[in-house]
Order: sequence, then structure tokens, then C-alpha cells
Amino acid sequence: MDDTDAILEELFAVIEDRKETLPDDSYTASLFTHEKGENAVLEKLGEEATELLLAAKDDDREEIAHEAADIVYHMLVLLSMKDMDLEELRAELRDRR
Ligand SMILES: N=c1c2ncn([C@@H]3O[C@H](COP(=O)(O)OP(=O)(O)OP(=O)(O)O)[C@@H](O)[C@H]3O)c2ncn1[C@@H]1O[C@H](COP(=O)(O)O)[C@@H](O)[C@H]1O
Repeated sequence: MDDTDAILEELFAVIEDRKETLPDDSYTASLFTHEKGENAVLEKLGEEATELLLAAKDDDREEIAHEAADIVYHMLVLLSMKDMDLEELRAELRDRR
């Protein structure tokens, strides 16, 4: 496992923990309990994608990294919401090699 994968694993484990324990002060937990249901995270992904496009158009490398990380985080929340895991993502990527 390389560093990137270890970071994704760690983040996904935190997300799974928040889903299980639902702490009051957790942004992740608020996505799982949102009154809009999964639409909350889907809307977030849409917004972040637009912000990423704008950052790319501006050639703003720092902002591109920031928005890309927001997308990866919200994508992992979505996987968890669908009771999927990182291995399903890895398998899909592996099949494309
Ligand atoms: N990676 C993230 C992460 N990325 C983005 N976000 C949140 O997603 C929201 C983004 O929504 P917005 O775009 O509305 O926020 P914003 O600040 O206006 O926008 P940006 O400037 O971020 O683009 C912000 O509230 C961020 O805090 C995240 N919240 C949590 N995590 C991870 O999840 C872990 C657990 O966090 P909690 O659930 O809050 O305990 C943290 O330790 C982090 O590792």
C-alpha cells in the first residue's frame, strides 16, 4: 500500500466511524443525518466540481488541490452512504489498466 492509499484508507475509516457514532460536532455525521438525505452530499459534489473547474480555469494550483481534496472526501462519504468501500473503487480502477 502506498502513502496515497494509506491516507485514503485512514480517511475512509474516519468516515465509517462517524457514520457509526454520529458525533454532534462532526461535519461528516451531519451529512449522514441531513434532512435532504443523500442529496446533501450529491449537491456538495456538484458544487465542488464547479469550484474545481473555476480553479482550473484560473490555473490556481493551490485551489485546484483544495477543491480536488473536497471532491475526494465527499466521494468517499457517498461510497460509505451506499455501503460501498474503497476496494470496489480500487477494483474498478484496476480493471481499467
Ligand atoms: N476531508 C474532510 C473535508 N473536506 C471538506 N470538508 C468540509 O466540507 C465542507 C465544504 O463545504 P463548503 O464548500 O460549503 O465549505 P467552504 O469552506 O465554504 O468551501 P471550501 O472553501 O472548502 O471550498 C466544509 O465544511 C469542510 O469542513 C471536510 N470535512 C471533513 N473532512 C475529513 O473528515 C474528518 C472528520 O471530520 P468531522 O466529521 O468534521 O469530524 C476530518 O478530520 C477530515 O479528515
